[in-house]
Amino acid sequence: MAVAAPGQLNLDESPSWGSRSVDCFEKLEQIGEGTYGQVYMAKETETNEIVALKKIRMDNEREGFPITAIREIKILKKLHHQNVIQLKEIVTSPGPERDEQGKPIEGNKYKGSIYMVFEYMDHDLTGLADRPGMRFTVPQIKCYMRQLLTGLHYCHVNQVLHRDIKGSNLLIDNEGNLKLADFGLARSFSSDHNGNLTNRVITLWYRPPELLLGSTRYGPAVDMWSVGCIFAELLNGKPILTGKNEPEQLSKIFELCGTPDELIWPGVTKMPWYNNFKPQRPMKRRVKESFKHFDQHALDLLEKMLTLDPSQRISAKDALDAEYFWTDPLPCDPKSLPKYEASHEFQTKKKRQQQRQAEEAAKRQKLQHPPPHSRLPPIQNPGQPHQIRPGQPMHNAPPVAAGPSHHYAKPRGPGGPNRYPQGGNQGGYNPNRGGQGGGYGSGPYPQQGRGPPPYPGGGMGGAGGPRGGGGSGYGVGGPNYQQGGPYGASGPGRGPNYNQGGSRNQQQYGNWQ
Ligand SMILES: Nc1ncnc2c1ncn2[C@@H]1O[C@H](COP(=O)(O)OP(=O)(O)OP(=O)(O)O)[C@@H](O)[C@H]1O
Repeated sequence: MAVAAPGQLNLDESPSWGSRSVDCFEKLEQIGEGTYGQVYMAKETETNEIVALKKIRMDNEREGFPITAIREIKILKKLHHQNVIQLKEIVTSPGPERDEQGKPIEGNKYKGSIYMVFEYMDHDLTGLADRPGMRFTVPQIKCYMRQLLTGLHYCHVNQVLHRDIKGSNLLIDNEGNLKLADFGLARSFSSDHNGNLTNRVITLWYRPPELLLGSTRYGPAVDMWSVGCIFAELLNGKPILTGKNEPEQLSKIFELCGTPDELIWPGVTKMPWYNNFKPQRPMKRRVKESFKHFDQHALDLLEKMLTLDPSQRISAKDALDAEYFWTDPLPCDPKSLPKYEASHEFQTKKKRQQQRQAEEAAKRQKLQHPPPHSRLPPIQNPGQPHQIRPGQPMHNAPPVAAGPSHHYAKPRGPGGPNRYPQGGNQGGYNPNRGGQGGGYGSGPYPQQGRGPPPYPGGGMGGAGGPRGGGGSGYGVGGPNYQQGGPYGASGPGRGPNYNQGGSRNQQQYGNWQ
């Protein structure tokens, strides 16, 4: 489909939008619950295609069709990219079925509503990361980050700010593709940034300092701060800036990134809310110190993303050029990533809640029927030949219900276990730098000036690919690196080209602008 010029609607879409009924789909299960409506997995009855239906919540809308939905539809209609969720169509339901007296029938499958039909994605990043025992490998993190930045760069050159980058809005399918979703807060912007935009956007933990200081003139840098938070979260295993409210969020940012002054952020003292939130004492930047376990290239990139002054913060385009993506261990090919059972934040939260309820019920039961005093001899049940003592092996024990035998992590949260590699180089780091052999120039990614980011050669992924649990099994072959693989020849490689005019990205994205 043709891509509309920046700021324009794509008029090339199907004329039938909104003309089909939601009855063309069979609702399978709820997979999401957002501020603006529920999301269902559904099957198109005619084609059996699995899709996601996002119901547009109308109940609180005194003023008609919600503006967030209008924005989301308008923006998604003009964005067409492999790292941006595809809005396939809009469907409607005529309204509740009525009984003979004209009263709406309870439990009607779809009450009168409007649904957005999206391509279905198996996971969101938060849901995936929350899977018990989940550990992302370094090539996997690089692969997701690279796709996130590619999708975001596409949005930015098309003059769209996402304004709600967070894990649950990054959808991943079982082909390893990552796509930006939830454009409910997105906006078109003009490159002169003169707009008077709201600063009440972006989920608090991912919100940049300029918005917290009241800026209403901002640009793509706001999304890049959120990307920095996600990046650090992926490497760190848990969110890094977890304020409970806006002042606390800002003070957490200052504790990590230092207090801003006119020297490092010209104009900061003139920001609308600077005086309200002025730091009491100067603090030093501690990004390097706090994340010293990250590898050097990861840390360099993170520093550039978590730059306080938005005008100095790295862009998506330049981030894609960072050494991080071009040094071992290289980003893996999305297709080499393991396939996981579907996991969306909504479902993992629900499972955890059910687990908590079961634990509480068990606790209550224990209180009501306390076990006999430990000193008393155990009561022998009829038919139970021996009492099993701690440490004694349990023969004939029932199999442990559901789940693999490996270690299960506790639910996520501050203080919880890390779901991600501890050190940047952990797991499969291959010190052999090769001839940039891998890559997938013929794949869905646009070509870059110094060739696409190379992937480890044929040894990458495959049967022993990166599965959670320490990251062994990837970054395999020294020899494969050197051989170049199917893509090696197409890329000019780095070396001398790197600093010459015309960065990779100019070539890569030039045709979108
Ligand atoms: N195309 C899709 N495929 C699979 N799951 C999806 C899809 N779109 C959304 N979801 C799931 O539904 C959740 C909520 O979707 P979305 O963020 O679009 O709704 P929202 O109402 O805008 O939510 P929020 O309150 O987070 O802004 C997502 O986190 C994701 O788990």
